[in-house]
Amino acid sequence: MNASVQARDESPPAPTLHPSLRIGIAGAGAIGCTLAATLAHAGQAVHLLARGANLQAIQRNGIQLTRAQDIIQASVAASASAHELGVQDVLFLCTKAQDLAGLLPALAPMIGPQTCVVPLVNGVPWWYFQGIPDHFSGRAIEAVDPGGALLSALPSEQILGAVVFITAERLGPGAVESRNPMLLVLGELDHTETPRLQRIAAALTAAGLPTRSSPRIRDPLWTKIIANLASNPLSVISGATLQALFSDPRLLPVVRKILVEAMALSAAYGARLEFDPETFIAQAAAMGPTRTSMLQDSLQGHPLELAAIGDSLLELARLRQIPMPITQDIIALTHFRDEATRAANALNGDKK
Ligand SMILES: NC(=O)C1=CN([C@@H]2O[C@H](COP(=O)(O)OP(=O)(O)OC[C@H]3O[C@@H](n4cnc5c(N)ncnc54)[C@H](OP(=O)(O)O)[C@@H]3O)[C@@H](O)[C@H]2O)C=CC1
Ligand SMILES: CC(C)(CO)C(=O)C(=O)O
Repeated sequence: MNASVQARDESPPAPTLHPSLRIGIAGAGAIGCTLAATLAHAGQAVHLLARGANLQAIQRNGIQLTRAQDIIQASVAASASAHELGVQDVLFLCTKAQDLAGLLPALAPMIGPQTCVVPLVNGVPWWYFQGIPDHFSGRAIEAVDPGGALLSALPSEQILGAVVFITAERLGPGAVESRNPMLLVLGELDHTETPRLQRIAAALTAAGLPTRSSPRIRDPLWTKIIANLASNPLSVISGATLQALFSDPRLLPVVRKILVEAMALSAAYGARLEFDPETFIAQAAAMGPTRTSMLQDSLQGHPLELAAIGDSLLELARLRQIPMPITQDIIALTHFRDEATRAANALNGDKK
């Protein structure tokens, strides 16, 4: 379906991309809707798996995406039925990490033998030890994939690694906001350059979603993991925005200590980081009063991605015997804060 554009959208439509590429998106939250609206606005057919009131709003009015420069309204084919949406060439997984195990089996009708599955999910991915020679090759990461259920659900050759440099927030059913510049980095799990990688990166870039291919996807992945680890859990404990986390004299020293520990961990896993902590801190502070996705979840009483952006890193640290004392304390405090928030919410719910 084509995108319709509201009066406030003054940007020229992006060039139409590979019309033959069937793109599916599973999960119609902040990232899923931002992606769907951006691609649909460029004329790309998008097949979106959504549910509940959100699905009804999207079917009725499409998706409203507020960007820095304009607001676009895009129609997309949306359904709660993976059968109805059918087999896709590329399927983006856009849920929280802890929802993947519940979601993946239900997506079987959208995944054929040639479908390329691209998880747009923060944290240590369940596929981390697949595709490369490593002491821990083939191993499941218990924190994000208990019992290796995700590893068994999908051949790792069908997965394309991804790192999401996008900020997005849900405004309501069918409405999202994404004001910062977007970047997606994609890469094969075995670090090879493949035609499918080039084709998908080119297609997304043509649709106004700048996408790079990486010959070593774990390098940008570590950059993002370090950014998340330094900001997300502490944002929940403190309630701070990115600007405050990376500039307030009471928070920034803690952030710096987490950065040092996380960089040591990434080095133990052979990451070649293009990561200068001071530049990173300045850039993060410049992102302004943006709430991390984990703080958004906490404020809304939703489960936190602490397994993917906390426990999994402590698991990797244990495997290579890397000490992370400050990180361990911050993760423990965040778990405590999360449990306390949930208990208070439950009590308030009971009182109403
Ligand atoms: N938001 C951001 O700024 C950024 C987010 N990320 C990462 O991207 C990933 C997605 O985050 P985000 O978009 O913010 O998350 P959201 O919570 O906004 O969206 C997740 C969506 O998945 C849906 N969902 C979950 N399980 C199912 C299911 N079984 N069937 C159908 N739909 C399902 C949810 O539905 P429902 O609404 O009904 O619960 C929700 O719409 C996360 O890993 C996050 O950390 C990365 C960079 C930035
Ligand atoms: C914006 C950023 C980088 C903060 O860590 C993020 O990925 C998130 O909010 O989850």
